[in-house]
Amino acid sequence: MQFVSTRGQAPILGFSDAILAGLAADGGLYVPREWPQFTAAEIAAFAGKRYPDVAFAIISRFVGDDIGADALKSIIDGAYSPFRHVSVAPLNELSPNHFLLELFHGPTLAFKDVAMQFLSRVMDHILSERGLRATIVGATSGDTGSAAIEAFRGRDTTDIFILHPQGRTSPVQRLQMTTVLDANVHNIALEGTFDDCQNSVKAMFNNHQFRDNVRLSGVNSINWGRIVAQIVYYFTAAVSLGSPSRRVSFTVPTGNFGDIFAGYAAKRMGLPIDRLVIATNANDILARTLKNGRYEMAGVHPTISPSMDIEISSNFERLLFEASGRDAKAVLAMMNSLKQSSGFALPENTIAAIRADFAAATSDEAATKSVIASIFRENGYTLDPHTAVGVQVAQRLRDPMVPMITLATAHPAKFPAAVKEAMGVEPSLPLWLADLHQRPERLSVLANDQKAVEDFIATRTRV
Ligand SMILES: Cc1ncc(COP(=O)(O)O)c(C=O)c1O
Ligand SMILES: N[C@@H](CCOP(=O)(O)O)C(=O)O
Repeated sequence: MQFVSTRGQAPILGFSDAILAGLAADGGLYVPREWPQFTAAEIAAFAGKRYPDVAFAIISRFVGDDIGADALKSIIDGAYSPFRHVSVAPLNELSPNHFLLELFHGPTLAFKDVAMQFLSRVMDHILSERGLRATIVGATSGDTGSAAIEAFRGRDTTDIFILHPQGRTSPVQRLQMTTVLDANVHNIALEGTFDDCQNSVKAMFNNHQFRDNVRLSGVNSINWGRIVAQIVYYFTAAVSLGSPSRRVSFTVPTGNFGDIFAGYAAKRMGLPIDRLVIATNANDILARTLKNGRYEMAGVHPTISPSMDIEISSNFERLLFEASGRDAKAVLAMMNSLKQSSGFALPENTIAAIRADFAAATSDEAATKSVIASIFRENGYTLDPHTAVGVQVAQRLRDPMVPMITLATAHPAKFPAAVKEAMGVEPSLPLWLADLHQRPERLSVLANDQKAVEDFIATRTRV
């Protein structure tokens, strides 16, 4: 399997090189040259299989000959062994024909673990085979960082540097990152927003001298290795509700568009998905784009779902590439316009293609709190604020005749203050994290200054 850049000017790479590259050399994102196809019979055969076995069947189609079958199987088995639910990603019925796909049973209590536990092992395998070390960077609004740090801690092949926006994560999210004291882990609290952190990471990749000197690699969802692992749970969830004989829809609380893009990929691979619903918080740039056909930045506001306080939605570029008929020139023009004038208009055929697969709506702060309270009252179930955005939107947009699966992206205990304010009861952390607030922290506060960040990394990496 080969991978091409959404901007059309970077080398075409195999799976392992695309994973190590993270961002393409032309600033674009790697996507598979063609979508592997699964027949109805192959999809039906996933029923009753163990999660790691379905993951192997799907992921191996993208890996091709780059990694041997036995090694890949053991990477995948290792990735899902730390999950504390036997199904890895179980479904829970919230109301008739509306299901929650619980993705928070991994070590850091968010859906990021599903991909990050795979990515760290696959990178470690590729680097060890090549006798190399790499410097991993990541930008986080809270969950990617903790999942990445947990997955990469203590590994000999990598040093990891995670940038989070100072004071804009929940305290639990921050502590999950800053209390990991392994020598290869570095936390940077940047004086800025998540978008500043993400811009800084992308600028490091675009500084080719720095990128090559420190052998830079990324763990945000710009890395195809994240998306490929997230495709799997769309298949397992749909199959357990009767796919491929039955069409299902998904609602996905969305920020950087990685999670819902994985759903789109599943559809392109043959999974009969009726609708993919983008649920945004008050930072509603994606919902506005679907409505107006213009991607228009308007400033980020802090919300009770901080992991979705994002305006530069990285993976939307992958969708633009697909929806424009893989027109890399058009994508480049849109991305240049975003950089220069904070917005761009989508060509008619592109927005029409997007509207054929996706719907979108926003849940504001009051509506999100109200759905946390009502689901607790009526179902005795505690939603985290990101999942609540999804549930609120799904309740409004769903077709009662089509099963709707809302992605439950985080455990409520990651956001105790917001949940308590909404429903009056504070969710508790699981036992293995119960002493989190007593653990010592280590982090470095840096100004939003690209040179300072790059110097910090260059003087600490062991590459
Ligand atoms: C808990 C949670 N829900 C939803 C999202 C949004 O996911 P994505 O950025 O893939 O759209 C994030 C962050 O990415 C998150 O941490
Ligand atoms: N919400 C994310 C933001 C980064 O998203 P990613 O999926 O591109 O890594 C976070 O929790 O950090």
